[in-house]
Amino acid sequence: MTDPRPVTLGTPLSPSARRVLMLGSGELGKEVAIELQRLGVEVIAADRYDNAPAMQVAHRCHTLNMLDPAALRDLITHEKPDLVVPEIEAIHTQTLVELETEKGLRVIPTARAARLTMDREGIRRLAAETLGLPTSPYRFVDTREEYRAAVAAIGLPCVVKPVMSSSGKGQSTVRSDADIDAAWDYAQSGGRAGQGRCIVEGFIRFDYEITLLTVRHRDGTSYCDPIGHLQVDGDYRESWMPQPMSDAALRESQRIAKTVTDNLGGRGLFGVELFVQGDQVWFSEVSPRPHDTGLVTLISQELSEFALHARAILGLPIPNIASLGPSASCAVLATGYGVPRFGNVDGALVEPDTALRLFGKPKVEGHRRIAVTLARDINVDAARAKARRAAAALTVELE
Ligand SMILES: Nc1ncnc2c1ncn2[C@@H]1O[C@H](COP(=O)(O)OP(=O)(O)OP(=O)(O)O)[C@@H](O)[C@H]1O
Ligand SMILES: NCC(=O)N[C@@H]1O[C@H](COP(=O)([O-])[O-])[C@@H](O)[C@H]1O
Ligand SMILES: [Mg+2]
Repeated sequence: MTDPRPVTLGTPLSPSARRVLMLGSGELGKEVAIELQRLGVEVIAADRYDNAPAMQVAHRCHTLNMLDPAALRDLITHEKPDLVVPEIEAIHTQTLVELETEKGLRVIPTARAARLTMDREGIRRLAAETLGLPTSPYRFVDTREEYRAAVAAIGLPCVVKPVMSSSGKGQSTVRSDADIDAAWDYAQSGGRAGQGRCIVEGFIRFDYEITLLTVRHRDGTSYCDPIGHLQVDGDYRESWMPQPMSDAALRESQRIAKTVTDNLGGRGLFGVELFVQGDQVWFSEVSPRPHDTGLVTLISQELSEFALHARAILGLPIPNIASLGPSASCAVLATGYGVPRFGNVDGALVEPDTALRLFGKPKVEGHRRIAVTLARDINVDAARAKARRAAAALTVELE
């Protein structure tokens, strides 16, 4: 992967600008945009709603339905970006595949990777059936009848998810016969692209789960320390690093991450999600972009996952990834309706080695992650406790 060509970067808003179009402008894209801004890249942010977090730190922005092929094609044709950086799954990725072939559009990491990972079926079949990686047992279903047959075949407990969803939307664990129908109804209403196909997965009784941030850059593949995390209803609540692991489990995790990211190809940072029990490791899924559990790297590393992504996609070197010590993050969620207002922000930052990010999401309608607290300490347990204290100190009102 060594690229001998020197990298030149121009000046934003001038003919020499290096222009990056972010497809998706949430909290993760906001941090990527900031890292790109620091390198003088011209940043164009797009999402389905106005004033999304990354739009607030971009040179300009566009609001559109990125699942609409004509709207997406128009945007890319109009902006002519040097790089397209998908930030969410809900994009008409077939249009990216076509523009990559027709016009040489550069998609991060590749249009194929964006297409395969937007849909649980694409990435699961690639990992389990093509690459032979260990995964939970699974079946894809389109109707209630197929779903009931899949639950009977896989057995309880099992996990049901729409093929197109993220952050646990539409996901539930079926523990007893009484849960079976409700899980199907929720999957049909909770996915990001409306009703449709679901995956039914056997439940893995893992000791812990990790995200292994894996960067494909011009000089090869590098790994961050493993990130442990806690999920509630399929959504991340806390993450910490380094997660203690046996050498064998870490080696196997890196092998799985290398196999899947080599196949997806291109350059950029990936969040490889793995379940671990003893020395045994299962592949769960992969984001071809920074991961929410990787928000912890905003305090744990010299170069955060967002800085690593920016460097990798611009063809810049990543000679080392320096850790700053045991660290943790705690997500701040809001429930209700209205515009967030944060109180006692000072109280959340009184302890040493703490930080936070208030995402600037314009409103909450139901449940939404709106901020994260960050902490570093002498060990992971102390860092987690400190990040939780910071989150508990912060008050949120919706007005
Ligand atoms: N087969 C499984 N066995 C046990 N736990 C599971 C299984 N599938 C999912 N989970 C739990 O649910 C969490 C979320 O699942 P998954 O990552 O597939 O959902 P997601 O909606 O893609 O989330 P995100 O977008 O945040 O990555 C996992 O991190 C894990 O804690
Ligand atoms: N697990 C994926 C994830 O965390 N993605 C992050 O959440 C945003 C959507 O948030 P929203 O639903 O509040 O608009 C996305 O844009 C991305 O930054
Ligand atoms: Mg996940």
